[in-house]
Amino acid sequence: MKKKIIVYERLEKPVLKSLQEKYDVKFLKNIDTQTNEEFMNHLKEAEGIIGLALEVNKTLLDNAPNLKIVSNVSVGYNNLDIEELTKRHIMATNTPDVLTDTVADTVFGILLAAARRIPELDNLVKSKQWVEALGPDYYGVDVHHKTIGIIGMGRIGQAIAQRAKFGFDMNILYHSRTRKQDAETKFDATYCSLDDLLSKSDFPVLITPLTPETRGLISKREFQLMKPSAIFINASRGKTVVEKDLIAALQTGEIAAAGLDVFEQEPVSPNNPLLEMKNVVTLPHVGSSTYETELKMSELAARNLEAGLNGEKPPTMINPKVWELLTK
Ligand SMILES: NC(=O)C1=CN([C@@H]2O[C@H](COP(=O)(O)OP(=O)(O)OC[C@H]3O[C@@H](n4cnc5c(N)ncnc54)[C@H](OP(=O)(O)O)[C@@H]3O)[C@@H](O)[C@H]2O)C=CC1
Ligand SMILES: O=CC(=O)O
Repeated sequence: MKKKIIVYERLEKPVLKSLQEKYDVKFLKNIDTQTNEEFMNHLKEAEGIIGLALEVNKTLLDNAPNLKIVSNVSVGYNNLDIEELTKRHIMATNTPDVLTDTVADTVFGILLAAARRIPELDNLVKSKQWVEALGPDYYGVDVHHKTIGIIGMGRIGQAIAQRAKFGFDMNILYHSRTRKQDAETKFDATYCSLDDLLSKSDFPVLITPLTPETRGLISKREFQLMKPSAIFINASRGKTVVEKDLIAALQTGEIAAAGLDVFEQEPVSPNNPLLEMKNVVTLPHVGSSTYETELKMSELAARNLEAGLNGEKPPTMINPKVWELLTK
């Protein structure tokens, strides 16, 4: 009998097809996982779950007695209760590295778009309001030679630093839990306290994971530390920022602009004041969303899933302790 798996929200078609040939697959999308009966029924028998942003908590796990592995199609895993999974000897995996360069490209995309007011000016041209040469009211600010402050100098943070240094000859400040000597040498980057970084950066860029320590990391006090000319970029998770404080900072001119790929609530509420602001560039959480990269993420997630189901060590485990416990 084929093993039962749940595919949740997203998996690229060729990868889904290949899993469907080998497993009994239930593909579910846009459902309420608390109440959906089909989901609950499959959960009882599923040995694996693969997908995007499924909230895997104690309640879900209580209803999944046969589960061996949860394979996230993302590098961030704030949707998983890792402690609870580990306690139950269930493997958890994510998709690091394959998306790093694509996300760094996106960060530079929104940073440039906000600095040079690209969406606002695009809208002006397309709405046929370009009737004379534009003056200072429409000027942007330079990116090259300015100071970028990278909060979270991990894989993606370092790919951002690479672009900042070698593409735009920027001055690089960074903040992480630990110092990164390699990055300091390679990118001429300077380690700073968070407060120092915020007060000195033209472009503070947030790219940490969402954890209990980083939840609400940037709030009123942190916006007050930023320069009035600062353009704040967030591509981490919406909840690393207190969004009402970001809105207030933009409304009062405490900071100049923002570029956001992530929001406290996703999809973003139509009433969110950020959507009305010309100086805010928004994207619908698409940091890694290119054809090439989404395919690589799906393939890696499937390799993880299949390894786990076949009693092999998945290539990118979040909780390798489970593997030690299973093979002891
Ligand atoms: N918008 C999008 O579409 C995407 C968003 N992301 C987000 O980006 C995050 C980072 O991914 P990736 O670079 O691969 O992850 P890494 O684990 O490689 O890097 C994370 C970095 O954040 C730092 N960090 C963690 N906690 C803190 C803290 N409390 N204070 C300061 N720094 C901290 C880490 O520091 P240290 O090294 O010292 O531990 C590390 O440098 C993901 O977790 C996800 O949330 C990722 C992909 C796409
Ligand atoms: O947000 C996306 C991820 O991979 O994490």
